[in-house]
Amino acid sequence: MQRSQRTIEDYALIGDQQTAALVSRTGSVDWLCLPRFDSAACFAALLGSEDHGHWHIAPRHSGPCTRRAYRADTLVLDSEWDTPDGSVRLTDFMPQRDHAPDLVRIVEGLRGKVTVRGTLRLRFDYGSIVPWMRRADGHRVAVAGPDSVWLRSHPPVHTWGKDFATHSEFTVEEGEKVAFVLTWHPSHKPRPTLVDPFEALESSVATWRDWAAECRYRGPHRDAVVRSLITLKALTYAPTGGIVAAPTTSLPEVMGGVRNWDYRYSWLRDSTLTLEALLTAGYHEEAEAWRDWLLRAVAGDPADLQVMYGLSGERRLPEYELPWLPGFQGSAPVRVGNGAVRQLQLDVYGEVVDSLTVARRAGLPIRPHMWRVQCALMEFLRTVWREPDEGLWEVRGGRRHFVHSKVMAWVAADRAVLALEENPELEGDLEGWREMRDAVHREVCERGYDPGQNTFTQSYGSRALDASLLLIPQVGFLPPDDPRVIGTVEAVRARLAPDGFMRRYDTESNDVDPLPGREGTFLVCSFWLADALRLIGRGDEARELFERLVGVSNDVGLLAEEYDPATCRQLGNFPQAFSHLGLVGTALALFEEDQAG
Ligand SMILES: OC[C@H]1O[C@H](O[C@H]2O[C@H](CO)[C@@H](O)[C@H](O)[C@H]2O)[C@H](O)[C@@H](O)[C@@H]1O
Repeated sequence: MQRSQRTIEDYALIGDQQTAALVSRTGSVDWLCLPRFDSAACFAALLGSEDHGHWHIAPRHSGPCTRRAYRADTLVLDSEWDTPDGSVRLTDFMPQRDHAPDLVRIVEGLRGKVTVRGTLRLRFDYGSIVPWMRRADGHRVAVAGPDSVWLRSHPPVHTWGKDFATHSEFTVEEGEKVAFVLTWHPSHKPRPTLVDPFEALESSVATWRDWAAECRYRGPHRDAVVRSLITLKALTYAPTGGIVAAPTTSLPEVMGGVRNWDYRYSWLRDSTLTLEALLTAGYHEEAEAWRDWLLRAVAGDPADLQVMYGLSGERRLPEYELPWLPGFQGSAPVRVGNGAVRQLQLDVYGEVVDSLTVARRAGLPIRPHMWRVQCALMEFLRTVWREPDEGLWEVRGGRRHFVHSKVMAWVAADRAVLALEENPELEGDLEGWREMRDAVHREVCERGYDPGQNTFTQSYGSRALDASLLLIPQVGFLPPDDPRVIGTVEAVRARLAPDGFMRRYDTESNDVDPLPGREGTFLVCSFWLADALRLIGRGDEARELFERLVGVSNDVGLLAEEYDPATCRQLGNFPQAFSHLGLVGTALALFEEDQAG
């Protein structure tokens, strides 16, 4: 397949909950950051060419695989090729990490005798550094600065170096297996401990299946729900509980455009919503780990609360460009870091206080300082909620009074009041928070609602609309049968989802977003539309939309951030937690309600 013809949905995800790789339909690992999600990539062909690093294994002269699938309820990927000489399977996975990250690729003959080729082109630091390769202890070792990567095979396969790449060619007959293991290691340390690839496969399959079996959802589309949950789990950085918004940077929101951002960080917004999705599906351990991550990350002066952090709670995520990478389908610039880290986004306070409330109600163990953190956040929010902010879409066109931000400030006050009412042992400024809650509500209804259009608006005084307004009934700001809610759902749907898929806002006639080019439809917003339709009593339409959205997933059930209905292509970072948590939340709300009668 020509690189220029690649699509985002050509990729499948594998990972070890500390980092992740993207494997193409042609058998090429085109993205891998080592040792963490947010480390520099040693395979960056995703955002450039093979010269930026990749690892290809496939039958000689073959193109895309004939079929591929995850082994049921796992993150182990099987790609199979039928060739004139026979059939072969390639199994890709990253074992649960012990000491060092491993990427395992097992080639298995299924029928006939097939010649398979491998090309390993390591390029450290996002495709810019060609390592030195040498042989040691029967393995190939690549070293450049702090990084070293070891390649070995079982049984040993002859490899040779050419054009700054390591090549191999071998045949497999029915029942024969050849395993390759790539292990990253700090270059100053002695040789890493080596895993047995076949044992690692068995244990990875068993571990994922045990985990998936804990999902309490048994309704329709269970496979899609479980795939989404596995994806959310794979995006969780196990050592700290931090959750990345996506494992990639700079997959474009518009093909060939500049809307390319780095998502390998933990957003409070995306993560709190992930926590709620995991809790709803019965996963308390992950939710607890993230809640504890949150309490560590936000420790300190609430005025310094950030909208996103590094995986261990790091605060500095400076944004810069990688000019040597041409970008996916020429979508430049490629960015690392994220400038939105310095923005004021008021919604985050509501999401955090709400998620702590949900966690408490779900029975997660209470931490002694949890309530103190909430009180501090509330005191700070009381001083800033009247300020304009950048909003949940992190717009770069200046601050305004976004209605969604104010609604979420109301959520923070509402949940804080509820906590005091429900838990007499807690201490807080009940009257003050009640006053704030009522003041925000009054102001939003006066300044954020346009009676002429019978809809809430994107920001105070604007006529523009925004998909985030669909959350108004979901968070309880107004009841679903309020005529203003019904008017808003209808107006937002008519204006921003003419083809059924939701845009976040109008990128063309709206100066809120100064970036050039339109973007695709935003998948989590389309799930919000389904939720809103369900809430206002249009369950059939909600179910129909849900089915369409599930149909947008690629062949292995993965969703990017956005979708272009005109070209039927996924867009943006991939796979994205936001989209998958939307799928889980909507499925559970839609179908569990059905089952309950
Ligand atoms: O559209 C401009 C902004 O796009 C990104 O933000 C989006 O992704 C975040 C992570 O999933 C999500 O929390 C946010 O709501 C989305 O708008 C990007 O990270 C920003 O830097 C950029 O300004």
